[in-house]
Amino acid sequence: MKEKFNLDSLENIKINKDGSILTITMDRPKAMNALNNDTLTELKEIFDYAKADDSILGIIITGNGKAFVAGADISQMKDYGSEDGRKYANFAQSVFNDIESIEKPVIAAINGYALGGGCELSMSCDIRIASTKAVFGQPEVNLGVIPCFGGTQRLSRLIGVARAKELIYTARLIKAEEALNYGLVTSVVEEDLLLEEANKIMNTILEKAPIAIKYSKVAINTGINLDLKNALELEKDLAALSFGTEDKTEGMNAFLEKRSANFKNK
Ligand SMILES: C/C=C/C(=O)SCCNC(=O)CCNC(=O)[C@H](O)C(C)(C)COP(=O)(O)OP(=O)(O)OC[C@H]1O[C@@H](n2cnc3c(N)ncnc32)[C@H](O)[C@@H]1OP(=O)(O)O
Repeated sequence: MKEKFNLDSLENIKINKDGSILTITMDRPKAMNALNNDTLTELKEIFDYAKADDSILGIIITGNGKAFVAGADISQMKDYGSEDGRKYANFAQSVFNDIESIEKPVIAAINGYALGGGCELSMSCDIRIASTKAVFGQPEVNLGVIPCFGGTQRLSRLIGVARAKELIYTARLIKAEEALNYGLVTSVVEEDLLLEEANKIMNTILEKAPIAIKYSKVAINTGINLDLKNALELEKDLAALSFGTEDKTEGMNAFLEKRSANFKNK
């Protein structure tokens, strides 16, 4: 497994920073961008970097070639026993938890196959948009294992238990339009417009008050795992914090003065 990370020596992922948006391209096309340990390590280190760099305000993840990510790396897992499987799941879950909890918006721009760990990677992002070529599924039972990079939990929460069970038990793959119908993705666009659309959505988000976006993310992601009473308490606490920001004063003054707000992230 990779011990060290250097932005200049990524082997399986490409990154590109354009203004305040970091685009991460999964780039291991000979293996359909499958997530071996090295690729997961690179992804973890990129998110550590994105978390620490205040100039990065939004992140887009996409894939090179026919796949977004075709899942965990089957050739690497084939010799794994129970404890190795647990370790692999633990590592992947921790990377995906980091992606889910980063206090910046993350958009998955799904260009092609998003299977197994690839579908799970997309589900750790805030927003999923798909190209017409995208294909989704959790086919792990074909291989004698269960979705374990968060799939049994995040898929059920996103599309409901009934549909999640049908997809996971049958290993059925669905195309972009069905994923849209299920609410797994929020829009479907032609392949050549995918990144443009992802950037357009991200730029719209980045025009808003950044602290309000951050607290909205925390409220939604944390609240969904709480009972309603405690989730509403959390919402109140985060609302109180947002009312205390300079950007709240600016946003409301701008509305009343009929001008655009100039948010300062304060
Ligand atoms: C805990 C477990 C979690 C999981 O995520 S389990 C994995 C879940 N995912 C899958 O089961 C999908 C596996 N892949 C496929 O079914 C197919 O691929 C596709 C439908 C995505 C594409 O099919 P096609 O266009 O015919 O391409 P190709 O020849 O199958 O793949 C090209 C090369 O990519 C390798 N590859 C594809 N997916 C994986 C993978 N998940 N892990 C390791 N390698 C993979 C293949 O073996 C092959 O390689 P070569 O050219 O050397 O024969």
